[in-house]
Amino acid sequence: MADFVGAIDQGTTSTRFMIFDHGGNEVGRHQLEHEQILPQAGWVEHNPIEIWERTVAVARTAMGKLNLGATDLAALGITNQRETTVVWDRRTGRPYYNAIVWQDTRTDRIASALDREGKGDVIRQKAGLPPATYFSGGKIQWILENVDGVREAAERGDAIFGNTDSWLLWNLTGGVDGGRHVTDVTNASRTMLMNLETLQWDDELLSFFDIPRAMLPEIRPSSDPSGYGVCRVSGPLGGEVSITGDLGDQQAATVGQVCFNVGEAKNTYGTGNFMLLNTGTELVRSSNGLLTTVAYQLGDAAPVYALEGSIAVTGSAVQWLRDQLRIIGNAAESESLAAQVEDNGGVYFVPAFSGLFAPYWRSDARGAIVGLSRYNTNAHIARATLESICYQSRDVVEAMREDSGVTLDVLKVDGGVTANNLCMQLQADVLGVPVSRPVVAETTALGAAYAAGLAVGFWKDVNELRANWNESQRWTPNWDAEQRESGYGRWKKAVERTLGWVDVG
Ligand SMILES: Nc1ncnc2c1ncn2[C@@H]1O[C@H](COP(=O)(O)OP(=O)(O)O)[C@@H](O)[C@H]1O
Ligand SMILES: O=P(O)(O)OC[C@H](O)CO
Repeated sequence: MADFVGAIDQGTTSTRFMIFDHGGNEVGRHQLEHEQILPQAGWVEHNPIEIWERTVAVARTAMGKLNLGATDLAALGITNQRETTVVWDRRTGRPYYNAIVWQDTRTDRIASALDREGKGDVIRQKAGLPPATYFSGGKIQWILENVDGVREAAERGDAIFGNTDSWLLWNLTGGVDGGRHVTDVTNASRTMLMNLETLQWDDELLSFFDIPRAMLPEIRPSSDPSGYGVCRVSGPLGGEVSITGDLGDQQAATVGQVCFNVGEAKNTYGTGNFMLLNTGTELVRSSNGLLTTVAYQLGDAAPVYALEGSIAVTGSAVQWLRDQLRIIGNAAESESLAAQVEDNGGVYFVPAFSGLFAPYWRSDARGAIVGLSRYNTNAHIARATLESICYQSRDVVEAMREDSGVTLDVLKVDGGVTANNLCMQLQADVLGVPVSRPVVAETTALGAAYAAGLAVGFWKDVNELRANWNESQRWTPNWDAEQRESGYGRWKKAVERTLGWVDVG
């Protein structure tokens, strides 16, 4: 029996290939960034060919470093940035347009028209999502309407759609030479096109965006013994490996953090923040600005759902301090700069660069720094930036409590920002709940490996996975209730100042 499971993690800024052993320990990895293409304000694109080439390169390099071959891998899992939309020609393998990334806001008019035309509530009910630029449906519609020849090709079944999981799966399994056009339920649940109850594409939802059904991939469980196909001999692993796991990256992190019980939650701090709360096999619909999404589906078992709070800008606000304000030289310096002051000095920063996602869903919001006085310094701005990550997460936790009645006794965290001790301490202070980070911080890739390995019996069941989870660090709250609530009250006031700033028609 092979000793390892491989995982491709195709993220917003980079693509990784990671190799895990039976204990869930990382034994190898390689990672490459890809270009962020910003053609105009609010537009964010990636080159799908570059992503495919980097995927091949990271897999080959990671395997090569350990001198491993295809027979050393029991299975391959894939996880991906969600919603990001690729439309390509199945006859040539060429994309018709760059991938339109989840952060891209060019479809704001498409999204705002949905509510005006009375379609918004149908989408909320069937897909569990509020109409927003974030999801794939509007992005597909934009390509169909704006790129010459795509609509006709789509009607014929030649132009096909996928998130980056489908794009890579099609290429890995043969491309023009019989590549499989597939996705999983978690990715499909981010399109505004899948019915959460039937787990199938929904004709009424497709009609809202005028999307031909022939464009769409087959939807499969996240962990699938019959598989997504076989990574070809000529592919990046130099031999055949079954691909048996596929899930969106935040759902993968939920699996990697072993949140298998109802009421367990994780919060991932990367470019944005994504908190998912396992709500079990029953659909919980949000009245407080959260998304209802599929957390995972393991083989034939019933799907497990989650409530999700998606926050567009968290770690990327730290990048903004570095690249635009230039008050820090690297992300880690946000901690030392913020630690120069004892508190935020009255400053609150709402980084609504792409409007506000959960729980507000206001595309007319824009960023604001408020409460400034002459006393304030760069250090207060850095501290307010870290606090903004924590307060946005508190907004989501409050919404989750109201929707589900669940009060967290601990918050499991992961992602790049969790390297910032001060930020994690502030998170515990702002929430009044301990924050806990596991030893294996790469929970996204690990979750994809778990989904793939469960399907082939590399891991017996989820209990075996639970035993692999170990805490590396815990932060406990220091603020008293008065400090916590007065700070949160001012944050809410700051958020109000950002709303309605731009006209989105
Ligand atoms: N020490 C740190 N303090 C604050 N933010 C950090 C730190 N290290 C990394 N980051 C932020 O984390 C993000 C990268 O995290 P990662 O989990 O790799 O994100 P993604 O998967 O979204 O690309 C970046 O936005 C970066 O600014
Ligand atoms: O690639 P990440 O880690 O920034 O995650 C992006 C999310 O999947 C967007 O929904």
